[in-house]
Amino acid sequence: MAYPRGFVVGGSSALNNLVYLRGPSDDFNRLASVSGDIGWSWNYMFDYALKSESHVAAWDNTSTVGKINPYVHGDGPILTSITGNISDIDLRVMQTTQQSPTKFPFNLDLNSGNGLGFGWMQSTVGNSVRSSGATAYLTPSLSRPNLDLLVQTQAINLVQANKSSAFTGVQVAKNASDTPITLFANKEVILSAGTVGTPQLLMLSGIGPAPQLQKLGIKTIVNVSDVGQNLQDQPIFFFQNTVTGAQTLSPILNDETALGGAIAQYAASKTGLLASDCLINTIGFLRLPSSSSILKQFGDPSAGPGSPHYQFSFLPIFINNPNQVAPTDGNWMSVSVVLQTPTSRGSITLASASAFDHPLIDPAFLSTPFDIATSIQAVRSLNEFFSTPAWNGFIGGPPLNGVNLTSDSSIESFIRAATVTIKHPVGTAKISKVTDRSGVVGPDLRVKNVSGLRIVDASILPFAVEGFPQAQLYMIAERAADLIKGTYGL
Ligand SMILES: Cc1cc2nc3c(=O)[nH]c(=O)nc-3n(C[C@H](O)[C@H](O)[C@H](O)COP(=O)(O)OP(=O)(O)OC[C@H]3O[C@@H](n4cnc5c(N)ncnc54)[C@H](O)[C@@H]3O)c2cc1C
Repeated sequence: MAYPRGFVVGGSSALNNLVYLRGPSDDFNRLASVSGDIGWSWNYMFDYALKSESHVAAWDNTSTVGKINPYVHGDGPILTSITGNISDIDLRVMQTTQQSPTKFPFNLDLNSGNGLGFGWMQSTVGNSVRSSGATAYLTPSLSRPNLDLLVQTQAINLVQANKSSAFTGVQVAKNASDTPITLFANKEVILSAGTVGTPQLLMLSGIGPAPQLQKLGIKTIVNVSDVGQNLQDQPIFFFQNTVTGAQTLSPILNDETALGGAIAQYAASKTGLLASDCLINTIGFLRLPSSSSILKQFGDPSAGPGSPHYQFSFLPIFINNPNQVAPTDGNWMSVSVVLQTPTSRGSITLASASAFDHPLIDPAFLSTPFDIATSIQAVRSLNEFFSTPAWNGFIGGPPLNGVNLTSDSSIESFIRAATVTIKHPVGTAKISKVTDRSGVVGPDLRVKNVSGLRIVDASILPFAVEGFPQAQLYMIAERAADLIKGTYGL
């Protein structure tokens, strides 16, 4: 299974799918409770949402009235907007919320802390271009005298300034045959290599589970068994249907001239199809009912009663599952089904003692009965969604890829064959209370039992995000900046 990350300035924010979704307030409140620090709760973190993001108009000034709540958006450098390319599919999603409001409620702004229901997608697009960690934060700061950016350079090891002291040294090299150089920090090193890269670098540096390090001949300096463990990612699979009586984007993608026209228009005037998100414009987050036998049998892994267990998003093209080939003609739509609260736990382990070898990534997808039962229930719920009158006569061909919905086992077989990663891994250097022996970082994100080292990236999150990760990570990074300034009285 491919497991992409952004190997580029700005990391994965420079190539992700642009979805900006903070997730429910429950998610932050759980982070506060797990870390024993109320500063991570929604009421405190909301200020960092306002500080990190501004909602701006789409390229065509499409009205945002009834599509977002302006009071939950701030004046930060990450720019977000809704789409200027509304499709028939989006309108039918909205009609469904009117026709079946109890089961499929409308949510004016999924970034308000209320994370349930169906709403308009907000994308990290401003002034018709992608807004990322690179464009919003790093590039504008490059003129600072105290900032250097080394591109095409890899951190290969974290080192102590001298034996038994702080980990304030970083060895870097351009490739495996390059002679490494060591850089030293005056105050501390901040590690932001992501859920895959951060535990890899910690382990290469002797901070990790001793038995694993020993096997590769790496000297254990600090034995932390949780490094690389607790990997959580959300499985995703797609259903595709032909659409009758409406245009989707499939014909444009399959027609070089039409696509070339859209590209030329964007290049000339930053307008048109490519000037805002055109793939995911509407999305919905749903919970299992409280009477669900799944919750009774396996317990509730969600962050709280306002948090979703699964998610649907709607795309006006054919997105293929593994071993499927996208057709070259016809009008298509796809719906993704995502398990938001996986209880499966995977790991990142070292494949070798070299920073230039990828580590072994095992998301352990669908390895618990809860994950399978909830994914099956999500498919049944999607079938109900498409049974509302809004979809009458719109979808052609067999619904839901002809999966036999009467049998759990046939739905499960389909899911197992179709599942891939949504690319939201978290948890491999998880946060915990100061007093907890488990976990990797404390509530101030400093690595436990190590001095001079702090982690600020998705690896610290103890649970899969119940929205989409990037919005939370900008908020976490803003608070981390305040914690760092606080540490040094700045
Ligand atoms: C294809 C894709 C689509 C996605 N879509 C969405 C979306 O629509 N919405 C959303 O919210 N989230 C999305 N995500 C997830 C989101 O982008 C990530 O959760 C987020 O970027 C993680 O941030 P991070 O800082 O933890 O890690 P990253 O963004 O992955 O950044 C880590 C950085 O560290 C660098 N690095 C790693 N190891 C080393 C080393 N040893 N030395 C030097 N540098 C190193 C990497 O090259 C990278 O630049 C998507 C991710 C992908 C890959």
